[in-house]
Amino acid sequence: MGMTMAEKILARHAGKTRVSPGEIVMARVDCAMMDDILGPRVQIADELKRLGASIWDRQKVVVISDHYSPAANVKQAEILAFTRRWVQEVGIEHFYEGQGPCHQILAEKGFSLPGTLLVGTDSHTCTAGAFGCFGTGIGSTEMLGVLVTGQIWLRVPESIKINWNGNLPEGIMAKDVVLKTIGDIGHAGATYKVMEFAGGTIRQMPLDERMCLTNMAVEAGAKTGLIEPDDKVFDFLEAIGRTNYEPVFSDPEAVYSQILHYRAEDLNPQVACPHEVDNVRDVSEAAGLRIDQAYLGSCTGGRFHDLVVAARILKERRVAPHTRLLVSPASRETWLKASRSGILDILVEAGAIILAPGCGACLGLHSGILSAGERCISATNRNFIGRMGSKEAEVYLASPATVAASAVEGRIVDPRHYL
Ligand SMILES: CC(C)[C@H](C(=O)O)[C@@H](O)C(=O)O
Ligand code: SF4
Repeated sequence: MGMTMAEKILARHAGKTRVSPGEIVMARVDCAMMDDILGPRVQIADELKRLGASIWDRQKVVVISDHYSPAANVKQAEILAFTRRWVQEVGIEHFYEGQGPCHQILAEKGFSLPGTLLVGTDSHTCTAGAFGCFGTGIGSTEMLGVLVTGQIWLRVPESIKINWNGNLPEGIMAKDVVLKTIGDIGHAGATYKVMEFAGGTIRQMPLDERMCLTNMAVEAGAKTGLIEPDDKVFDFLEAIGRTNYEPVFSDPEAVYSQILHYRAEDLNPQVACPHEVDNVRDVSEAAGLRIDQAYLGSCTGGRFHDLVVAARILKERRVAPHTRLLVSPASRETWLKASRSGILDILVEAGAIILAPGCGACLGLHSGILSAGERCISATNRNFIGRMGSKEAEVYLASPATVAASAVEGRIVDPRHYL
């Protein structure tokens, strides 16, 4: 009987020839990422000291300050300062601050490698699956165990195969694909499973778009999201000098707990309405709702491709007078690319407010905070009550195309009218 790519990665890291769903394994970790919010400052530093324990392999540890950076208050500043001191003290070389959300940095710096096991103190570590890397979010206590032993126990998850075939119509993006899928299976539909995205539609997507799919796997409860790597992945990694990996692919006869089939041509723009990610409708059902703020940013919807699509819609147009459009490039690299290509100028000329790369507005930490009664359409991945500020505000999740078009109109609209 064949194995899925998730099973193959876990078998390899458990030193076994094969594993089966439900089996508990001790797996060797290739990369351990800590962010500022759940990393060293959450007892990890103190416990390592109390245990007199050292880190198993400092080259395999990455620390990324992104949730609190740049600091918006003294408490955040103290956490950033603590994290900076800690990485210095213990000699962690792979440290990034102020460069953007951790999952984008892990991808850009080549830590999300095909066939490897990456764990991170953030639930969206599954983003790495776009590169064929088994990435999963873990808690601070589990991270302490990984830092000391270099291993983690995992129960081998079942896999759901999600086939998308056909050409995405103009104005329809990966965010619409993943919202449709989550709307169908529900926010717990993939609990402790793997969402393996496959099919021609996925193959046609650039890496920026594939990362949106795997990033949101956790919003359906998934342990991780995975896409088989191909030349787009291999070429990207070669270009950044990363060749030391061994990709894995699912066997044709691998066993899935569920297999879903979708046709791209049938897909309309999707919107996740308050206050659940699986409260998904065709944009036509939310069209006309006034919006006060539109947000392009985060590890879900702030990448270069997202900004390019938004700029195509905003070129020679203006954001509606009563609406604020905030744009946070997903990384310093994204910012530079968008700046050098003129994309950023188009967005600014349309009326966009450009924010620093980081988690910022995505979870209402220090920018773009909503007041009571306000409505935001956002390219991010969560719309829970209070997610972006007031508990009386509403967040609608949509693709960068829908966000940009809605910013022009000042109300939720179908982006296809603008392309
Ligand atoms: C704050 C952090 C623990 C959280 C996560 O792990 O996902 C955050 O990044 C989020 O997007 O809600
Ligand atoms: S989802 Fe938002 S808060 Fe969480 S890591 Fe991504 S950008 Fe940061």
